Amino acid sequence: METMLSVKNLGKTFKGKKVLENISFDVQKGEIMAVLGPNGAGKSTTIRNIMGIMYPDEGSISFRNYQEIPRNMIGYLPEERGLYKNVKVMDILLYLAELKDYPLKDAKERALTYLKKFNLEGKENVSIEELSKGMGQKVQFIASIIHEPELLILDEPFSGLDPVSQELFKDEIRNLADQGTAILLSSHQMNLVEEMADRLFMMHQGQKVIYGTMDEVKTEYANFKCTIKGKNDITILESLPEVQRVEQRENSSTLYLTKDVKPTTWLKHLPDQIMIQELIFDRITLHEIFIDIASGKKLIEEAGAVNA
Ligand SMILES: Nc1ncnc2c1ncn2[C@@H]1O[C@H](COP(=O)(O)OP(=O)(O)OP(=O)(O)O)[C@@H](O)[C@H]1O
Repeated sequence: METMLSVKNLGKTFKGKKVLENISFDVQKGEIMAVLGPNGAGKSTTIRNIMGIMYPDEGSISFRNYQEIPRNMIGYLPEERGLYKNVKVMDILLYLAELKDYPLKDAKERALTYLKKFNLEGKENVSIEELSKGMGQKVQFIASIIHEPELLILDEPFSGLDPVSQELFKDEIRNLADQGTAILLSSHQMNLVEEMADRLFMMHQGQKVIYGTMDEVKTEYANFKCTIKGKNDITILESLPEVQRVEQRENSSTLYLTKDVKPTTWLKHLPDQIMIQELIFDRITLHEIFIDIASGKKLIEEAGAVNA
C-alpha cells in the first residue's frame, strides 16, 4: 500500500473557536476513505485545508513525498457546485484538462467516454445553463477526473442525485479506486458509504471519534440487534438478558443488544412465550452508529476507539 495523502495533527480556529483539533488520517492508493460527521463537524474545512483553499493553524498535509501538493495530480469536486454557465460542456471539460496540463486529444476521448457512461451522450455542445442540476453535477464530476488524478477528493458527491445516478456515481468511484486512484469522500449518505468505503474517519465537533477499516468499525461499534415481527409485551422484551434497549412498532420490535453477546447462546435462551412471525438478527448500521454519535450518546466512550 502506498500512502498518497497524509494529514497530520491538523488544527484550525475561526474567530477564537477551534473547529479542527488534532485531525490525522491518511489515504492509500486504490482505496476509498470516507470522512463522515454531522453538519458542522469540520469535514469541508478539512478538505479545504487539503486543497489549499485555506491554511491550517497547526499540523501538516503532504501528498506522496511532495512538499507542495501538485494540483494537476489531484481531482476535486467541491461541495459548492457550479461551473461557468455560458460555456458548452465539451469546451469547459477541455479547458479544465488544459489547466492541468493534460493532453487535449486524450481529454476529448475521456470526456466522450464519461458523457456516454453518465447518459449525457450528445450533450457536448449544450451550454451548462441548459442542463438540469443532476446533469450539471455529472459534468462537474467528469471535470474532476478528466486529467486522471492520482488523488480524488469528493465533497458530498451524491447530494441532489436521483437513486439511479447515485448508483452510477457509486460504481464509477469504485472503478476509479480499483484502477489505483486514492479517493477521499465526504458524504451523508450512510448506506452508500457503508457499501463502498474501505476505511472511514468519523469526526464530531472538529475531533476524531472513529478511524478504521469498515470491518474494524463494524466489529468494534456495530453491536448486534434482533428484530422480531409479532405482537409482544415490551416489558418482557426489556427483561431479556443483554438487551440494552427496545424499539417497539405496531407489529414488530427491535432489541438492541450489548456488545459481547454471543448470537447462538442468546437465541437459544429466548423464552417460548415470545411470539415470532419473523426474526432478523444482524448488526446495527453505519447510519445508526452515526446517529448515536451525532446525538451525543456515550457509545464511543463505552467502546473505546479503533486506531486510537
Ligand atoms: N469561513 C469560516 N468562518 C468561520 N467559521 C467557519 C468558516 N467555515 C466553517 N466554519 C465553521 O467551522 C465549523 C465546521 O464547518 P464545516 O463546513 O467544515 O462542517 P461540515 O462538517 O463540512 O458540515 P456540513 O455537513 O454542514 O457541510 C462550523 O462550526 C462552521 O460554522
